[in-house]
Amino acid sequence: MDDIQFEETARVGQIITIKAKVNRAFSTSMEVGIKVTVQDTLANIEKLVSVAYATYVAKPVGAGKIELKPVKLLSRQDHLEHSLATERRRIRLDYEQVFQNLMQESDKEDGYCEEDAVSTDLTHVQSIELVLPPHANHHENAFGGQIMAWMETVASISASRLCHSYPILKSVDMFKFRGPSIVGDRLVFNAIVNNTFQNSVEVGVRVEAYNCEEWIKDQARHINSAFLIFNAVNDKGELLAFPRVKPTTKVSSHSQDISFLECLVKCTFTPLFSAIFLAFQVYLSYSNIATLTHLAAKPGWEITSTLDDIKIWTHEEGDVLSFKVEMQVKIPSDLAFSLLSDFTRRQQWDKYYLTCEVLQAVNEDEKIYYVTSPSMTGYKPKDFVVLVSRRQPCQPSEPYIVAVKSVTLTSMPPSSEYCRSEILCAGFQIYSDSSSSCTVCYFNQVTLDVLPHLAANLTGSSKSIEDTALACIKFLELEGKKY
Ligand SMILES: CCCC(=O)SCCNC(=O)CCNC(=O)[C@H](O)C(C)(C)COP(=O)(O)OP(=O)(O)OC[C@H]1O[C@@H](n2cnc3c(N)ncnc32)[C@H](O)[C@@H]1OP(=O)(O)O
Repeated sequence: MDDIQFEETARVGQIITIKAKVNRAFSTSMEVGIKVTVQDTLANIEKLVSVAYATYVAKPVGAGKIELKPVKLLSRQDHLEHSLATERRRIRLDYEQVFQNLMQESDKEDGYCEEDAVSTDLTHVQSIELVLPPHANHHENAFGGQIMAWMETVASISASRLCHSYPILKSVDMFKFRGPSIVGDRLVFNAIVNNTFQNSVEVGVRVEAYNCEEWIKDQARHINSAFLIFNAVNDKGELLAFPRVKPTTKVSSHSQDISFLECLVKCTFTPLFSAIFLAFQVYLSYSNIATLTHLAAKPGWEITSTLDDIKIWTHEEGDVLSFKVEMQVKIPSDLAFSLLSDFTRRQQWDKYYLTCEVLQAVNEDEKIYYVTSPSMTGYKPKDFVVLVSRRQPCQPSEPYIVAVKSVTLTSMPPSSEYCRSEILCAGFQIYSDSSSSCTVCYFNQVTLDVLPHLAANLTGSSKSIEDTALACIKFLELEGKKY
């Protein structure tokens, strides 16, 4: 399961609607999108409870794997979810690495704790459940939802030891079904508070399974773990504050193996900036790619100008104007991708890029650049700090993507020399047309402050967009001749 946020409480007497759809089949795994809404029939209001994504793996009875067929995409929304599913899968797989790093790091250091903080010792709760036939599916595997429900119960008892009230589940993070459990297994649930924040508490839960033989030998199978975040409210519905806590080191468990619980405890106490930074980066690059994909898929693009090899489209929504420049280029798509995603070469064709240098190469596909640009208004020149995320397609029908958005770096604050500007969403989608030609679509989304300048371009009084597009095609085709 991806992290689940609960936006609304569903109460007795209300009607719940659950919509689920396979967004994308990969090889043996598939992403299922789930949307839960709640309807109050008396007030005739429908509210969103949660949007969640689950990954299912197709497993035959017995050994082996099942190769899945691709899903058929019928609507615009299907196409959008299909392309974003790849990006979300990237995050999931990266998450695994982040979590492992977190666990290793938490072994190294003991965290800082306040003197008057409450010991987490008193929040340790253990419960044991026996998996019976009603808890399992037709393969005798315990239902994932049943395990989640048991985890929530034990975690909420753990949280209630601190808030002396009924905690409300706000989110479930880093939830993974690591291995199966079957009818007859004993499941041992260990929960403990990891840390408290202003109005929330994080509880770590670990689940271990034992069959009869494993129980006698005390050989646990670690099947699940997750972090559950709770709020608590008073009679008036106001959020309650939680006391500060200090980590415990004396946790007993059936299996004697307390290392994971200790890790859970230390995780939120240790300053693991590298792991947290990594998770943040992953989300930042997801939002970069997702924003461009959403922009490209919007309905209502209107064509404003057509040349032989260049078409310009615009899209207006409130204060935001977006434009798309479609260019036919006679070089292979992979080469166009490689040339356009290297922003240090952009000055070679874009006169609005005076200088461009790499500030940070996060990895091969994520780079942060510092860009300077001439003044448009006769005032100061402009500068930008941008994250450029690039992706290769998974299938030939999908585009190469280069997404650009502004980010803030403390090492590169605004200066008096330049006017710091922001790129909301920009970038390229590059489609292969043949082995020697491609269509390059450039997108840019701008707000009111740059609108007058662009409007002038778009009404045709200036040809600067076409000129830049022509320069881009010329640059790509000249470079293409060198290969
Ligand atoms: C109808 C009721 C359904 C239920 O409630 S079932 C009960 C709850 N679930 C369970 O008990 C499942 C417990 N887990 C397992 O048995 C195994 O972990 C499971 C799911 C079979 C996977 O086995 P593994 O050997 O780990 O498989 P694998 O490493 O080869 O990966 C298989 C595919 O999964 C993908 N995967 C692995 N970790 C992932 C992650 N964190 N997020 C998203 N996808 C992930 C992996 O990339 C692979 O996908 P693909 O084959 O490339 O499509």
